[in-house]
Amino acid sequence: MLLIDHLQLASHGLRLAKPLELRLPEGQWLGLLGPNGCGKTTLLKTLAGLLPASQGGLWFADQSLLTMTPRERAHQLAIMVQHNAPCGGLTVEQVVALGKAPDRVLDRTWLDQLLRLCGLSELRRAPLERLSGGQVQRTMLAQALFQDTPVMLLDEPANHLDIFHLHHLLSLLRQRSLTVIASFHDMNVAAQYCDQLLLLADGEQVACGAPEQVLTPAHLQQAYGVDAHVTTGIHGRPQVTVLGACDNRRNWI
Ligand SMILES: Nc1ncnc2c1ncn2[C@@H]1O[C@H](COP(=O)(O)OP(=O)(O)OP(=O)(O)O)[C@@H](O)[C@H]1O
Repeated sequence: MLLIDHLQLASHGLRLAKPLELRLPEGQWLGLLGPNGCGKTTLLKTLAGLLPASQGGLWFADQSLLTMTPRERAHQLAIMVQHNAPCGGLTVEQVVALGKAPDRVLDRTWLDQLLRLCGLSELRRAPLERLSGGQVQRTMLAQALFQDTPVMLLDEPANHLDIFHLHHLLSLLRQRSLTVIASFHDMNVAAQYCDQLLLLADGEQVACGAPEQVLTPAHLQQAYGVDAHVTTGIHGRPQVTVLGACDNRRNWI
């Protein structure tokens, strides 16, 4: 069980109206949804211990992740953040290998396997600076997977990916029985892959629970200021069609 225990954000002036409390059974996925700037990345970085929390904790299999040393935490939890830093000429395989915890031996077989699974074998000696957005995204995902942890935090894993790589990589992650918290902008992708969704807006939890409980027209209007039609897709998950942006529904319009 992964337990987010009365967690309150402390960075970037963000504060949740109510501290976050949530239980995610091992192997399940939680999708974070919400408009730009609502705090999805800040929450993920807080859960990863990269930003401070003002209160609360994160527990996995009865261990407190936020109070363990960074080295201990690196065995339990990996985070993939949006990549925007130059890599000083490092190649794809060197960047992926950086995911190895410092006290573990480099596993070349696992590295080769991951490069193949992420469609990066032919690019392994290419400098990261020469890759497309989607190729960089696959490299960063492979780096997080290389850490080989039971918990993964993914900031917009779907970014830049074409539909083949998107579904191939998300299915690959699902097959590995990982416990995942990931942010998404595409609600339909989130609904397809996640067991639970948390919808944030204006410092509030608009809704949290199973995708069909969260993705309702009323919640989407409140959070995003859009008119939406929700049906059940062929996979049995909610399917959202956004009809358009509403007037006057958000305070910045
Ligand atoms: N390094 C930073 N310094 C100061 N403020 C920041 C920083 N990073 C983010 N913020 C602010 O914190 C708020 C939440 O940002 P965050 O990146 O967590 O949102 P998000 O939900 O991930 O947004 P998006 O959907 O656009 O990626 C925003 O108002 C943003 O301006």
